[in-house]
Amino acid sequence: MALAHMEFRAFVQALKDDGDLVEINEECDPNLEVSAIIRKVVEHDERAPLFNNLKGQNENGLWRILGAPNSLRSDQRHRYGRLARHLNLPPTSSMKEILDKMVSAKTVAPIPPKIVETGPCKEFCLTPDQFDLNQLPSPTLHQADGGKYVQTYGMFIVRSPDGKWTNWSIARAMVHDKNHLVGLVMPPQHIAVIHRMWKEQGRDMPYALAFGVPPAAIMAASMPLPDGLTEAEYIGSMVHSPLELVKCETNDLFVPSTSEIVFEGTCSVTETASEGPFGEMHGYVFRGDSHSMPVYTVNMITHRKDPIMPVSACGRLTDETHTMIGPLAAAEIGYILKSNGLPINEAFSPFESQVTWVALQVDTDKLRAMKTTAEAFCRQVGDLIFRGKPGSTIHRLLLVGDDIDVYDFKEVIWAFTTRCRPVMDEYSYEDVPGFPLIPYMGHGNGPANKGGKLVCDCLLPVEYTTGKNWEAADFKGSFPPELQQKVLDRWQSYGF
Ligand SMILES: CC1=C(C(=O)O)[C@@H]2CC(C)(C)c3c(C)c(C)cc4c3N2[C@@]12C(=O)NC(=O)N=C2N4C[C@H](O)[C@H](O)[C@H](O)COP(=O)(O)O
Ligand SMILES: [K+]
Repeated sequence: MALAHMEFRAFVQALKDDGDLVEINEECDPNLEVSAIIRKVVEHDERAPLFNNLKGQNENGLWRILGAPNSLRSDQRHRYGRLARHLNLPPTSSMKEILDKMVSAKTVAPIPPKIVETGPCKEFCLTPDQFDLNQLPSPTLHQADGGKYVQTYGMFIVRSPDGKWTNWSIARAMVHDKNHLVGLVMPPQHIAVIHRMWKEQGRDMPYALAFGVPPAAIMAASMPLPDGLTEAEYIGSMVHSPLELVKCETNDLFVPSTSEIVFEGTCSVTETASEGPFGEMHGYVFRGDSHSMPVYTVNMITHRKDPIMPVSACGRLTDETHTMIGPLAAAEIGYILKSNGLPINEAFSPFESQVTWVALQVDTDKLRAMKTTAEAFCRQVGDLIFRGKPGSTIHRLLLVGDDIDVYDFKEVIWAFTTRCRPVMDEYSYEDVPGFPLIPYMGHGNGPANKGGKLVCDCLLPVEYTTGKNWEAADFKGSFPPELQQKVLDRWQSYGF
């Protein structure tokens, strides 16, 4: 069996070997019961549930469901273990190690994928007369959802009409009828950019939707990598070996050969249908919140025997939309700032901000050498990020000093609440694209798609000029190191 980061089924086995899987063999109902269990799992960082027996499963086992594929573990030493297993990293890896791995391929030559003749994803091929998406165990994830969201952790594969750019990304989609989906195709996402290219040519966009892809691939699919970059090559260089792809039956796109399930078809550039509402990444389902979105025709389903459909029952903390969307955007944002010569050490999106913030740790020695002002520096950061696509889901950038660990929210919120004077130390952006899914945007007082962003300067003025002039009033900051060591050594004998 392949390594966990290169084959989904090996990944599920790795979770089992880690004691991070609960196999549920009693029959469960994909209508809400499955999602209710997954929600309880992700709200308590419980082990991932593998549903082996679903109402509506067909005679070839199409399909089982793995819930919470990339959520958190309750054991703090392995908190990001599921993410680490996606990347062939030790389960004790920190978020920094995980995000550093995701940007590690930026400066190495891409490794193109290897095309193979066939693979496990071809074990069964179903034409539209042989399946009904409403009869198969397509899950209803929240009672107020507008449909059965069968697509929450699969990977859309679409290619520019000139064939030069193949984009892999996650975007949700729900069942429209027996062999049609309707999905969120939202600018500035690359799936919307490429969909527009086909629309301008008046041609429907071929797509593939691969479920249960190599875990390293789904991580890159969830990351705002640069326009024009083909994820397959990026992942190849990230894992130091070519991904194996196989050609679709009904179009010229290629899918990972070990995918659990593949939907193939065309996405209409003219026909739309009602999409949503959906329990989204910020934790809300707004009744009646549906929009006209493109219709996908499913011309074929291919799959492995007893295939596993990964499902992200997203909403409130903590699920894949928080462990992936925010942190992966932060990784890209940090990389952009560093490659533009700005003194940024680390970037992370705190879960507690519902991944609407990115905290940036500033190297304040380098900052002082810039002889800049707070306003100039904050504008430089804001202009670079809020006017580009990777920052599209982020509404607050917090600049903090080297003494703050951006991966620890207690540190971030201490700096924000004590060093950033409201209004005076905040630099607003009303003329940039906004993220309509955040409730204060799409259901708020101002324009849904514009503005509402801030750069929050959590650096005190001295950090720009002469450096920190305070000591933290805490164990580490206010006592000589030898006294700290003495107290630690004698802690038991004191009687604690
Ligand atoms: C915003 C999204 C979702 C929502 O909140 O409903 C929805 C929920 C699910 C499917 C669970 C979900 C999961 C589990 C993960 C991990 C990521 C997303 C989503 N879904 C949405 C969606 O429906 N539409 C969307 O535009 N982007 C989404 N992303 C984020 C994108 O994948 C990310 O921005 C990539 O960078 C995009 O790739 P590029 O274009 O940059 O190449
Ligand atoms: K992507």
